[in-house]
Amino acid sequence: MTHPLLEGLNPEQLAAVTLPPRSALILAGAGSGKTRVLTSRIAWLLSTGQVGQPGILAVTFTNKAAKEMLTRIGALMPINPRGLWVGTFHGLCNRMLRLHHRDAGLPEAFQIMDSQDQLSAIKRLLKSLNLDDDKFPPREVGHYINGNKEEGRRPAEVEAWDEHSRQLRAIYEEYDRQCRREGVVDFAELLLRCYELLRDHGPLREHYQGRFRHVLVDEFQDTNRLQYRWLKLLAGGGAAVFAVGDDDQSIYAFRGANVGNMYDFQRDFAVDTVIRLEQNYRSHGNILDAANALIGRNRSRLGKNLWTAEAAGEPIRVFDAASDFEEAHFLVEEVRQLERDGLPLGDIAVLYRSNAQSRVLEHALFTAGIAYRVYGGLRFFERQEIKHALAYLRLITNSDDDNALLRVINFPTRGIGNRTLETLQETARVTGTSVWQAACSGGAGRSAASVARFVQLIEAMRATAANLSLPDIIRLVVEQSGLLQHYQSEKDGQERLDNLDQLAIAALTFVSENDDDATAFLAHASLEAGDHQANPGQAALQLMTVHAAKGLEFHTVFITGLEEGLFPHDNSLNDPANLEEERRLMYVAITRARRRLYLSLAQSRMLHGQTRFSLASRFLDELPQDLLRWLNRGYPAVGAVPHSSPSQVTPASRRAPPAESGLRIGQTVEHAKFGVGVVVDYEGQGANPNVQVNFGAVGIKWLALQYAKLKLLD
Ligand SMILES: Nc1ncnc2c1ncn2[C@@H]1O[C@H](COP(=O)(O)OP(=O)(O)OP(=O)(O)O)[C@@H](O)[C@H]1O
Ligand SMILES: [Mg+2]
Repeated sequence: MTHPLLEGLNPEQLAAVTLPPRSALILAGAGSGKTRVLTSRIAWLLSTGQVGQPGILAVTFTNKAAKEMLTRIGALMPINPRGLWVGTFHGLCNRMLRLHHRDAGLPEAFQIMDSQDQLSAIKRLLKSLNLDDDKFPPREVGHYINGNKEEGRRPAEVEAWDEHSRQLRAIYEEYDRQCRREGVVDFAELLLRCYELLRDHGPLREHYQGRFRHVLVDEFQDTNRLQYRWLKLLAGGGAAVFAVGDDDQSIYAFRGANVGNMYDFQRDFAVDTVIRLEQNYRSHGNILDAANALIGRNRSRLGKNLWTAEAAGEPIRVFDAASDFEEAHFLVEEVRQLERDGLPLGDIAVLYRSNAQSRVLEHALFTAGIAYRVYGGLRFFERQEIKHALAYLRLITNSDDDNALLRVINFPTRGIGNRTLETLQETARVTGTSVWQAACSGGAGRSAASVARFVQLIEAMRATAANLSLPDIIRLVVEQSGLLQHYQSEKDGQERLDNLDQLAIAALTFVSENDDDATAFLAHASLEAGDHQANPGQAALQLMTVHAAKGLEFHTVFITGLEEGLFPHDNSLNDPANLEEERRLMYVAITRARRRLYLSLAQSRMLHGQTRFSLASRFLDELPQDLLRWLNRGYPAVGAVPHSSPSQVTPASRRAPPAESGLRIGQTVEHAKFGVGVVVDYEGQGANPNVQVNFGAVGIKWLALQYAKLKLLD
């Protein structure tokens, strides 16, 4: 009898899940069940007693994926979610560094800087070094620092060959010093520090090597050099590494991810088992055919086949809009229609290549009253009011955090001017202390009294906070810092106050699931991928970049902005390697869809303050044209009064409706809500056919025949 955990797996999946404990690579295309196999393997290893919960370490791509994995394992067997090491590289490194902060040379309450914090820390540093922003653009300095860290290089190991690169190296060195002084780490540092911790502390390394017998890694194609070296150290005691990945979905080369790790892995871990999964369980045939045809144009591939037992399904719908506003309008109309057809909003995703595209879409959705949630955009914890409140919380836990101090020392305004702040920073620099310590030692010129009051305020909050639970500390901070009063008096402050309430609720949830510990909560806030965006449980349309959609799946997917220069991105147009990465990105986007896929483009678009006019993306040409249905090429825009007769609107490729429905193209019908219209197209077979009806001024709609209850009028 098969074990219930193994039911429904195909033979290759089964082989992968039940492999003997040695390292293996599962190399397979999108939707072939890699993540499912990885999750099942954990459950299998645990339930057959091959390893206990402490012996497992699993790396996922996002916090959301980690949570889902724990839920899925939890559904299969009782687990202690805190006992299992399942998380992102950053999350796991954070966990290890908290446990061994002393060995890692970090203060107990070390704080994590997100990319915004890092950028302001760099700006501050450049200013204190009197360096010109033009010569050293802060963003580029950030890339330089992160790039080096991701290659495992400390300043001393960085090569410099001319004046400029020597200066950059010096900035990196100074930046490191500043971070150490303030007790903060950036994202790249989390990894590098954890790697060094294991590398330099033999007994600790041996402890973890002995403990983690099974290391499982999802989305292995996107690990960077340093992550790979970290894995190698951790698994160095003979752990079985189970890596699953898809070279066709490698989309982080620009951040140092390295498909070469797949080859190195096979060599370094003497991998003799490579399992390929070829059946796709996610998408209907047309979607998969489109994805396969597209990725087939890339040259550098390991190569694999993907097939599905599912039906061909619907054609891929393409909408060619005159402007980004029309594109957004189209989106709103379609989403409303899908909702009316009974599709939950949460099962629809809207994808875009770059974050800047979301503004127009969000505006249209907001105006239309459609609930939506943005992943990976401005995340909840990155909003101004939230960052302010957290900065106070940071100061209470670690007053040497200069970023936090400078953010709120004069917010709400306390009459502490720039001149004073500069003096304080200068004192701190000269004496090698934090700005907080400079502030405590007084002597800050004209605003000395205000600075002293600020110091007292923080001290007083710290004293009170010592006896409070985390959610209460947050309420205390919001009230006593003056943020509450400030936003109450601000015209548009209500939304910010609501968000601050949400912060207390987020803290409450955090405490119930984890520890009542401010430092842990702050780390969570820095690493969190914005799960608090909309009210949990509330159904919402999912908006995200294609990068953020990796590993996810939705019934319906809209890929927007299919224009040359946007997707594929400008900076890939003259570089074949980058163009291949863009194509992989498009492959990822297409393969998120289970049943229905929309592609849209806008001939003109406002981006970064400029109107740009673009040609259709080459990716549209690269898809098999017989799989596409152009919804409006040469036809009136959605919502406009149709000038054309139904036969003109009907694409040549239509099929005839089944006779039993009594419908035919050109048939006049009546719908309870939309009124009278003419059937212009038809698609789908079996139980759920759809008809397209032109309702004149109301627009052209696709309706599920089953639900539409159309009355035949002629
Ligand atoms: N043997 C199976 N029978 C039925 N459904 C399956 C089977 N294997 C996987 N699935 C389903 O197929 C879908 C895709 O699986 P999964 O997300 O694990 O694929 P993946 O290879 O990780 O995809 P991606 O490359 O996008 O990360 C999921 O809904 C999963 O539940
Ligand atoms: Mg997956």
